[in-house]
Amino acid sequence: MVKDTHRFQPFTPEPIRLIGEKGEWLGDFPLDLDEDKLRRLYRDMLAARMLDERYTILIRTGKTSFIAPSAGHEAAQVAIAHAIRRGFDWVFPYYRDHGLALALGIPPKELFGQMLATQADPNKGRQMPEHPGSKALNYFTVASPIASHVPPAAGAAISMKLQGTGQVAVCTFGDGATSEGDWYAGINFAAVQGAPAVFIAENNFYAISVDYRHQTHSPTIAEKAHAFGIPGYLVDGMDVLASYYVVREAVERARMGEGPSLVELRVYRYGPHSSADDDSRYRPREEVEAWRKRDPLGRFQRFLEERGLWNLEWEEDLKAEIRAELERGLKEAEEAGAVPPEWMFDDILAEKPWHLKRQEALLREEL
Ligand SMILES: Cc1ncc(C[n+]2csc(CCOP(=O)(O)OP(=O)(O)O)c2C)c(N)n1
Ligand SMILES: [Mg+2]
Repeated sequence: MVKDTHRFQPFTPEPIRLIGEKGEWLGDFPLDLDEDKLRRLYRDMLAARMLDERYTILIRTGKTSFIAPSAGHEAAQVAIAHAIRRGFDWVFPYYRDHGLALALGIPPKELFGQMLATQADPNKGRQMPEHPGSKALNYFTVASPIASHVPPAAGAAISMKLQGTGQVAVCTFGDGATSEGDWYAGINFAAVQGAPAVFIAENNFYAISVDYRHQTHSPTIAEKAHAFGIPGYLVDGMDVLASYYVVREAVERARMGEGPSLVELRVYRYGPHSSADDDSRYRPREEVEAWRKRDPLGRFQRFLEERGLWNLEWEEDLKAEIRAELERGLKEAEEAGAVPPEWMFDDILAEKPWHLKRQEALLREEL
């Protein structure tokens, strides 16, 4: 019998899929997730989509200054959150991961607090929007420079190995990140050290306006794993179960001491790169519409419906429940009040150096 940590072959020519377009199960092993877990995956994907829509309203109403839409990435992001041990393993995310952050359990109050720079943000409003972090959930604060969080993820994983903690470091990034020097340096070192890390590309085929074939000559991201001597998995990232099972397997193999893996989750972003982008200038509408037809929520909904686990009434109840949770979180974040500007000088060094003290004094004169 194939052990459940070695179910999948690396380097497949086609993406690994477990749910067909009509919602049928394509796996050659029995589905071992109970009804609650399946429903939870759907709920978290719906919540991710609704959080994304709420962020769009925040930018359109002038309440925040930057968003990076994640619609289209829900299956991949929710699957990652479910495939790890929450609050025990570490996540080194990137800016588009708010669906992952929410599914992992970062409270909406904290996420909105971060977007609005209010005192509800545990990081004291000192990062640009879409850059949350959570000490409680081992969610490393998002770093803007592309791929700069890959070496720290490798370092954390090496330390986990040396200390024998049994933890795993999971690091996510986009396709564009895989052409950065930091990306190669980080994964190479994790591989050499046999560190418990899983590197996951959310490949949406664009790095802002640069399409995939203009930023790498490699036909897939998964095969870049060959160069590091680690397995690389090509997966349909619009398929929540394929993403979940492959990532979970990679995480558990890392935990057992079998070293890192690279996972390519093929997704698509329906929206622009960010609120500062007009995607109609570099990609045809028909392409976006074609991907929307493969929507991860629609496909999983059909899967659940076939099993009697989804109906319209449940969907409406879920939406009302999620909407209320998000609105409550937003209200709490707003009521926490704006972050005092002088907080920017806190927690930098154990002892505040003279030049920061001087800048702080100058700022106080202005307030
Ligand atoms: C080192 C560096 N170069 C350039 C940028 C500007 N930049 C921000 S996001 C981005 C595109 C990244 O694309 P990808 O890795 O595919 O992730 P996606 O946004 O598509 O999810 C770029 C070039 C940056 N933040 N850091
Ligand atoms: Mg991309």
